[in-house]
Amino acid sequence: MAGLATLHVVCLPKKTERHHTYNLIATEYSKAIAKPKKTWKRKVLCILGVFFALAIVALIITAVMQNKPLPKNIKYGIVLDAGSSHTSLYVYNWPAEKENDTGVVKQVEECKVEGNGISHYFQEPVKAGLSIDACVTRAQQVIPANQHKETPIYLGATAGMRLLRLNNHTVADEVLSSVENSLRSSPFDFQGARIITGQEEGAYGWITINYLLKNFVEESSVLNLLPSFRKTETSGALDLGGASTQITFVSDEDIETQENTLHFRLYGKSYNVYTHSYLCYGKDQALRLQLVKNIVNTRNGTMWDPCFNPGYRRNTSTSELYSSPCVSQHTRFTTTPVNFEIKGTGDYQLCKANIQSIFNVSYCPYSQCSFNGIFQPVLQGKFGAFSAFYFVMDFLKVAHEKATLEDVKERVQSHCSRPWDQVKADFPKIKTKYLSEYCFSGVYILSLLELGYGFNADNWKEISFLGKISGSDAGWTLGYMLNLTNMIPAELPPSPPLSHGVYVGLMVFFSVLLLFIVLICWLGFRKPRCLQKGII
Ligand SMILES: Nc1nc2c(ncn2[C@@H]2O[C@H](COP(=O)(O)OP(=O)(O)OP(=O)(O)O)[C@@H](O)[C@H]2O)c(=O)[nH]1
Ligand SMILES: [Ca+2]
Repeated sequence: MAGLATLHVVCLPKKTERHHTYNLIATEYSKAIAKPKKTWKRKVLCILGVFFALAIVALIITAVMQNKPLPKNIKYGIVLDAGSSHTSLYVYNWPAEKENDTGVVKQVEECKVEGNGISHYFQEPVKAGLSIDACVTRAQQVIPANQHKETPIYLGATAGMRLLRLNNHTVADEVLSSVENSLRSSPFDFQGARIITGQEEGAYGWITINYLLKNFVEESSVLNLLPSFRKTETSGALDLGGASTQITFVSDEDIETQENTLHFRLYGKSYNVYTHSYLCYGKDQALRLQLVKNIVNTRNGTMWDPCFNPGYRRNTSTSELYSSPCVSQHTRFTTTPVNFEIKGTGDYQLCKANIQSIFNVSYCPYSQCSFNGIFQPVLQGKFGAFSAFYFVMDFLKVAHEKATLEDVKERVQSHCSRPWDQVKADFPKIKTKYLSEYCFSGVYILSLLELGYGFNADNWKEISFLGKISGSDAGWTLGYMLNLTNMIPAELPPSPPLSHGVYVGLMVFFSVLLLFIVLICWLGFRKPRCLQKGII
């Protein structure tokens, strides 16, 4: 509007026009007589212009308002990860209308259950159920009360319960019943409490990270409409738990073993995935295996262990070490319980030698193996390493992309050699269990990745150590829920060709362009008349 007013002033004002008309010849005089009619026309034109501009502004506002996403109808889901070392409850939410899109489900809460994992309650199974109650109550506070009834709640138990089931099937069932009773008495929609297989654990971890990294569906771009341009690189998943570890990745090679093969069809694309879960190769069970190997270094009630910082000491016993089915009968040195004290020496090379002795790489019944006679195709693509892989690398400050394999080795070695008192003084807030095990864990992770899986200095850079991805923890739980709620479609759901943002952007752009053209035309129409009057 300001522009239009200025335009009117630049052209000759009415009074000046009239003053000039007295000096005109007859024909000019007759033109001057007709002037009021033309002024009226200009006014009409002006008003029409204003209306046109207003109409375009209204069009833009309507486009923005009409296509604004509808108010979100939020849905919730709960998964309890009953791991060997501890249980965590995760609350997820997502907008109902976007259920089948990728990357829309987010973690909104993690509640860590106090104490140990549920398998530790083998002597008092009832307490397993009680242990999770506080976190279930927490979930009730996070999720609006009117949605409790329709919110599914799942519990998946992993390697700790697999080991307990191996030791005593009945007791494992009792522990599961106990947590089931607890979940059934919650206001949520109980959907099951079960021990998931190692294969599922690997598969759901792989789904979780690729879903969160949005690797299943490409961001829409013109090129992606052409099938040959749709690049769908997924990331392999490396999960290091307390009692088992999983490796899962897409392989173009022939997977020689049925039990390691997964076929997925997700968002219109097929995936041939290799997975293996190594029971007893989680970091707590691997430490136990290392300690058993090291029993030969026990003298006068003291076991000198190279995988703990110098000056570290803790009491344990053979009965404690042998209590796991991971320690096979023939590796037990004594049947009579013996108490002894572990004393750290912090010797990286000796620790590495001890740890490497728990990987059998001399036997392989297939074309190629990782260790312990397990088939593994050649490593392929990028990898996301989470759980203890992340906790340990993050503590050692080598979780970032620039750290090379050599850097990591140096860092682990230097950490192992540090006196325990210094380590404790530097990190007074870290739990003693975690802090005391970083030396062992660092050496174990290097051995597992290098000697076990076959990573080397070249492909080390393909590994990213992941804690959270876009606010959600990397782990198997999200993939488990997505699968059980059918939130990952086999085929790509139909979607509008333009996103809301692009649509609004185009509307605004073309409306402004139209407004601009109208203005130019109007100016063009006015200009000669103004110039003509200026000459007179
Ligand atoms: N440093 C550190 N270690 C942790 C932390 N949380 C768990 N751990 C340890 O890391 C290892 C793996 O932990 P999780 O991934 O929770 O293992 P889990 O799920 O209980 O075990 P699985 O049943 O084998 O999967 C265990 O030895 C834990 O004691 C943490 O916040 N910091
Ligand atoms: Ca786990």
